[in-house]
Amino acid sequence: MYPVMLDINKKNILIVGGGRVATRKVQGLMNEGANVTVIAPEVTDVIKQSDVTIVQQPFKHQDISAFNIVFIATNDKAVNDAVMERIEKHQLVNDCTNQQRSNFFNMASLIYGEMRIMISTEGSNPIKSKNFKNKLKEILNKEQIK
Ligand SMILES: C[C@@]1(CC(=O)O)c2cc3[nH]c(cc4nc(cc5[nH]c(cc(n2)[C@H]1CCC(=O)O)[C@@](C)(CC(=O)O)[C@@H]5CCC(=O)O)C(CC(=O)O)=C4CCC(=O)O)c(CCC(=O)O)c3CC(=O)O
Ligand SMILES: NC(=O)C1=CN([C@@H]2O[C@H](COP(=O)(O)OP(=O)(O)OC[C@H]3O[C@@H](n4cnc5c(N)ncnc54)[C@H](O)[C@@H]3O)[C@@H](O)[C@H]2O)C=CC1
Repeated sequence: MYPVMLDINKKNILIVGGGRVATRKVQGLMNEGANVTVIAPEVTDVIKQSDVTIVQQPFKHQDISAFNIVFIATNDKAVNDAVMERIEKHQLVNDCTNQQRSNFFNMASLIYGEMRIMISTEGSNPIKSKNFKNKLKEILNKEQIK
């Protein structure tokens, strides 16, 4: 795994699924200038109120080649498989239900002054990343490292 920061301004991003995980992804993508599309028969209120294009229907083998980044986040394995089948080699894909077939992961991240600190377990233990981030926040707030 190769760590980078991505400029997603004007990038086309697809999220298939509209539940809890999709909501977290939408929240993480907001205010970065990306064109975000959500395809799902049901989406949460937070997604409805977000600046995203909602295609309120089940995923149906659409052409998704125009998307730079695809998040697969439904609770139906057959649907997740169908989306994965359509992924082309040049696309970045995160299957929230299957690390093995994701070619990138999100990281826990915190801003400290001019620094952004990113924490990853390379997909193996997201809860550990989140807890580590929260501990680090406490330490940094106490220590005031410049
Ligand atoms: C592989 C990865 C794929 C990916 O990139 O999505 C992934 C996978 C999984 N997450 C699971 C659970 C939860 N993840 C969170 C939250 C976050 N998860 C994130 C990243 C990643 N999660 C990637 C690897 C990161 C790494 O390498 O460390 C963060 C950092 C960033 C983000 O998601 O944007 C964000 C932290 C936000 C913060 O910093 O605060 C919460 C919510 C919470 O705790 O509040 C829950 C529990 C509640 C819930 O169910 O939602 C489970 C089920 C585990 C189980 O049931 O045991 C799996 C699947 C599995 O492990 O198999
Ligand atoms: N990567 C991560 O951070 C995590 C991943 N997961 C896994 O992610 C999956 C989704 O979890 P949640 O968001 O909590 O589920 P959820 O039940 O909140 O949402 C599922 C969403 O999938 C949509 N969906 C169902 N069929 C669809 C179709 N044919 N086309 C498009 N969308 C469809 C539903 O409308 C709903 O919006 C689960 O399999 C879960 O095990 C769970 C927790 C964390």
